[in-house]
This record gives sequence, structure tokens and C-alpha cells, in this order.
Amino acid sequence: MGLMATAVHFGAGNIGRGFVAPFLRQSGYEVVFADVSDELIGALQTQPSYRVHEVGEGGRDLVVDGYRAIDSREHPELVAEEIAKADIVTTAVGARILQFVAPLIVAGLAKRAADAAPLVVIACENAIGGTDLLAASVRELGGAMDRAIWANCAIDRIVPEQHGGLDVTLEAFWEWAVDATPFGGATPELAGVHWVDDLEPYIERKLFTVNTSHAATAYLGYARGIETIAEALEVPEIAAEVRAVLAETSALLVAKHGFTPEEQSGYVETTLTRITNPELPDTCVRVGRAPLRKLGRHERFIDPAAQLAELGEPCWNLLTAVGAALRFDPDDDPEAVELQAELASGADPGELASSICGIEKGHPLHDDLAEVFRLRLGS
Ligand SMILES: NC(=O)c1ccc[n+]([C@@H]2O[C@H](COP(=O)([O-])OP(=O)(O)OC[C@H]3O[C@@H](n4cnc5c(N)ncnc54)[C@H](O)[C@@H]3O)[C@@H](O)[C@H]2O)c1
Ligand SMILES: O=P(O)(O)OC[C@@H](O)[C@@H](O)[C@H](O)[C@H](O)CO
Repeated sequence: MGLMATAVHFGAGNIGRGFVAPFLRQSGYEVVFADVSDELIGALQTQPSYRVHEVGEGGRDLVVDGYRAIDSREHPELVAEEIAKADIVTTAVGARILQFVAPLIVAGLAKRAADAAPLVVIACENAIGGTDLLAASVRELGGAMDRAIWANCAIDRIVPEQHGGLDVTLEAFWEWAVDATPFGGATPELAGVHWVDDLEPYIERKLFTVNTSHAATAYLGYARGIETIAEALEVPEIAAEVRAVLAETSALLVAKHGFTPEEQSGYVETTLTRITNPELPDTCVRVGRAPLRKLGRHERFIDPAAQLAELGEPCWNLLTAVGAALRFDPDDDPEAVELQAELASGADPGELASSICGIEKGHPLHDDLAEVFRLRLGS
């Protein structure tokens, strides 16, 4: 470590500024933000601090300072130089963006002194194996993999859309579970982190409870022209449908990971309270964003549905939520536009189940999923 430990953080958006950066600062790191938004980078370069306002029980107001910022589109070479000297790299850019961050990490690792301590890399995305995805892209580009330690994580904190400026309002609740196993017993000091030896139960419980119910509410609400998640869950039919979806994923989580039914039901109730927090209005459009990613094979609907189908268990309510997702069409969401174009392309329902959701013919979910696409195309 140099005089002051340095963290390079990709993505100065809501989770980056509101969650990751404050914990990195608390852990004693200087934070170097890298982002492609010139507006955000300009603001971070001119404003020496911003505020984080936590809403809910135990919520505090923090001031975040001690950062620098680099426009990674304009100055990738400067980001690589920072990575060469850094102790840790984190990301919060979106799982599908990790492939574009990878070349900068490759360049940074190449410039790293041979005797430098390995760089710690943690991708803080909503994805199973987010850091593995980043590592795969770095490996594909010939990156010096042995100069870094790659750790997956599960990150949970609701940060709704913000309305200009750098300040962030978010919920007081958070959970950040990071895989300890790549560190061989020598995990770094990282405030806010819960180090775990088996990450799968944490990431699956989080993604298949919080994100599945969140997304189901968003798509069912959007289909009825409702703006916020809290308003959507006030509609009795939507609330009942979301609870039915949660009953399916809860059955899987209890059977697979050994959570007791009481534990899981407590987790479900906490989740429903969190996503309807009246002090933190969140929109169906934000929560439903990037529907093609959300309909992916290892994501919040299809992964649990596929696992349930493989066990011969029902997943009709997850499929109902998928049906609602297929109607998500905000003009300013590029993935929603792409989704609607794919649905209009003339491909048959079975092909769409495989091209959009990664479920091939012969999989026990395939025919029911194809039926969901058929119903959408027929309407
Ligand atoms: N907001 C939440 O409640 C929440 C909670 C947990 C996890 N997450 C996850 O965190 C990640 C970020 O979500 P968010 O809500 O902060 O989104 P966001 O849109 O607010 O922030 C993403 C940031 O990444 C930047 N970016 C895009 N491409 C980039 C690139 N190539 N290099 C560097 N920066 C780039 C964008 O300009 C933006 O500032 C996502 O994976 C999301 O699923 C979000
Ligand atoms: O970030 P996404 O697009 O994967 O999902 C939208 C929301 O469900 C998500 O951001 C939650 O607010 C968050 O995952 C809570 O921890």
C-alpha cells in the first residue's frame, strides 16, 4: 500500500456514490471515480464533497469527500495508471457494461509493478457471479489475471432515481456480502462488508426475493399505467400476484439453501416493507429498466423458474411476471425498445424463449415459457 490506499471505482451513479464510495472512504481509501458521464465527472471534479441522506430507521446524514474523478471515455490511460497503483477496484456500472470496463483493467494490470500486492477486484452489480463476468472479459483480452484477486459479492440497498446534483438519498438498510474464499484467510479491511465462505445462498436469496419481487411489481404496475412501486403494491391483485411469485422463489430458497420457512418469510416481509417505503419513492420505470438483462438465463425470473421446473415444482406466477415484462416499453429504455423490436421480428415463440431467456428446447421450462411468448405475440 502507498501512503494512502487508493480505490478506483467505476460508475459514479446511484450505488457508486451512495453505497460503495462511502464505505471505501470509511475504510480509509482515497476514491478515484471513473465514469463516462462528463456531467457527473465534471461535478465531482469541481465539488469537493457531497451528502448522502439515509432514510428510515437508524438513518444518518454523511458527507463524502476525499475523492478524485476521471472521465474514462476521454482518458482511459489515466484510469489505467490509477489502477496500476491502486489497492482495490470496484464497479457499479451494470452487469452488461463490465465488458467495457475490462480493457482498462487489462491496461492497469499490465502497468502494475511485478512486486505490487495483488489488486482486489469486486464488481458490485446485481448479478450472480458479477466479478466472474468481469474476470472472464479481462482473461479474454489477455489480462494478467494473477495480479488480482477476484471476489464476487451480493449488494443490497435501494437507491431510487436521484434528481440532479451529486447528493444521494437512499434507504438506511444495507447488506454487502463478499466471498472471502479468494483471499485465503487474509481479507482486506472493508467497512460494511460481511465476509462469507459460501456466497450462493446470499446472492440467490437477494436476487430471487428482493429483485424478483421488485421487478414483478414494476412490470405488473407498468402494464397498468402505475408510476411508483408503492402505488402498484396498493392494488390488491398486484400485491397478491407478487406474493404468489415470492411463494415460488421462497419454496426454492428454503429447499435449496436450508433457510427455515420462518427466516425466509421474515426476509420476504422486510423486503415488501423496504420496497414500499413511502419516504423513498421508486418508479416502475427505474426498477423495470433493462428488461432484456432481467429476462436473461441467470437472472431474477428465469433462473429460479428454471430451477423450479427442473425440480418439477410450479413456477406459473414467475411466468406471469415474465408475461408482464414482455409488455414493458418505455421509449427511453434502449433494452425495452430492443425487446419490443425482437417481439415484432416474426421469430416464433420457442425461438424467443431461447434467444431472449436462454431456455433451449428440451428444457423442462421451455414449452411453458414459449407459451408466455405466444400469448404476448397473439395479443
Ligand atoms: N440502485 C439500486 O438500488 C441498486 C442496488 C443494488 C445494486 N445495484 C446495481 O448497481 C449497479 C449500478 O446501478 P445504479 O443504480 O447505481 O445505476 P446508475 O445508472 O445510477 O449508475 C451507473 C453509472 O455507470 C456509469 N457508466 C456506464 N458505462 C460506464 C463505463 N463504461 N465506464 C464507467 N462508468 C460507466 C453511468 O454513467 C452511471 O453513472 C447495477 O448493476 C445495479 O443493478 C443498484
Ligand atoms: O438494478 P437493477 O436494474 O438490476 O434492478 C432494479 C432494482 O430492483 C434494484 O436496483 C434494487 O433497488 C436493488 O437491487 C436493491 O438492492
